[in-house]
Amino acid sequence: LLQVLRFPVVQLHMSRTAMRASEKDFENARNQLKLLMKDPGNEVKLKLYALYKQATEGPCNTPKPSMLDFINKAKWDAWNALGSLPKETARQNYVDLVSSLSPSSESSSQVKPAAANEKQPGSENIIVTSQDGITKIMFNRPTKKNAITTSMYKEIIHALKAASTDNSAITVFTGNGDYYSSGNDLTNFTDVPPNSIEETAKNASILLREFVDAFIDFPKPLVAVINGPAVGIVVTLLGLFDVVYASDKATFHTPFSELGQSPEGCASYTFPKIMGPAKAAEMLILGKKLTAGEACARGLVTEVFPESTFQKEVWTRLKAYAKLPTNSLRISKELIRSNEKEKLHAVNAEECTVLQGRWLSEECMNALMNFVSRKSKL
Ligand SMILES: CCCC/C=C/CC(=O)SCCNC(=O)CCNC(=O)[C@H](O)C(C)(C)COP(=O)(O)OP(=O)(O)OC[C@H]1O[C@@H](n2cnc3c(N)ncnc32)[C@H](O)[C@@H]1OP(=O)(O)O
Repeated sequence: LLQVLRFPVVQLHMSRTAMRASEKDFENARNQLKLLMKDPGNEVKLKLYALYKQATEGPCNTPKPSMLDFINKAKWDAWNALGSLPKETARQNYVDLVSSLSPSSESSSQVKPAAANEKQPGSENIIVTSQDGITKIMFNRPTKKNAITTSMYKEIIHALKAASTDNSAITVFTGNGDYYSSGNDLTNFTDVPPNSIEETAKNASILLREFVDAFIDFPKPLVAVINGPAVGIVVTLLGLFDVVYASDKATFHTPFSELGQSPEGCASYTFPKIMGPAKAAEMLILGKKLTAGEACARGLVTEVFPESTFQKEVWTRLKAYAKLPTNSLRISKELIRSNEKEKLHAVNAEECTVLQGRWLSEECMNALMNFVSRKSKL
């Protein structure tokens, strides 16, 4: 979607035979568009696309793309919405729309270059280090707010398996940059070929189940150092952590309904236990975003620290805790958690099955499409 909606609309090839009286205006409008400095937003870009198609080809005449073909579906919807609008009217509307976007002060300016690709070649999205008795697993994709890709889920499963038998006493999750993590990378589901949708949902469900199982079964104290906002799965998983330290700039958000999805990470079971059903429903059903203080008051967070001293205080403490006898730490955790394990695995399996269905739903597909088109840039 980002590429197709990229601006200026050089991809919109014009059928010259379709132009008549206002050919010059139409041509000028196209050129004017290329000189715009400001992104008019996706809504306008789709309108321009639709008017262009209508003006040059007439009413929408192509088959409706599949729900998961986000780019073409958005474009088709926009064009189809113009119904039987005459070509001349569409051409005039196109010219008017471009003119409304182009204050004269902008017309001679340079075209703004497209945003640079921020992906750093060879960079690691999960960084695992082991020092002072602590294995640290850090989300390291700060330009994407540490959103978790399919390969990151696999890397984390692998890192947890390795940490469960290494020499460290405790294992800590944290994020690099301003976010702890924005949760599942929503583009994991957006470039799926239409004939692989069901298989992709099934594979994602299997991966999610294995991922959450790795947390349920993790034998050592698991600590979250929440350096900033946390969204989605990284929040639900906190019910499986033993200790959660948060900066006072952290927030906790599970916008599942907004996304047409449902809770995972065993939160449908752990959250009502931790904070009571009414407070859990407010987060998991209604998507209320909590401050660190609120999350602490609800028992999801162990302690909140001022941002200015957060890293220093937390790591000093953790280094001291990591010197405690490792077997004792492990056995105490086992005592606290073992009675729940079977139940947690069952809850995980059920949540993954339900989510697999949600990912195939129109509500979810529309939400993903909205996210991708909202984030589209010139
Ligand atoms: C297979 C297992 C599946 C398990 C399922 C889990 C469910 C969940 O985790 S649900 C939660 C999903 N996450 C979200 O809904 C968050 C979506 N992101 C946002 O709402 C916003 O990006 C933000 C509030 C986190 C940050 O907003 P802000 O305005 O400060 O920054 P942006 O310009 O939006 O973001 C910078 C950059 O990062 C990209 N990005 C951020 N979050 C995600 C994400 N979750 N997935 C993919 N990409 C994300 C964003 O698109 C920007 O990229 P560009 O600079 O290239 O536009």
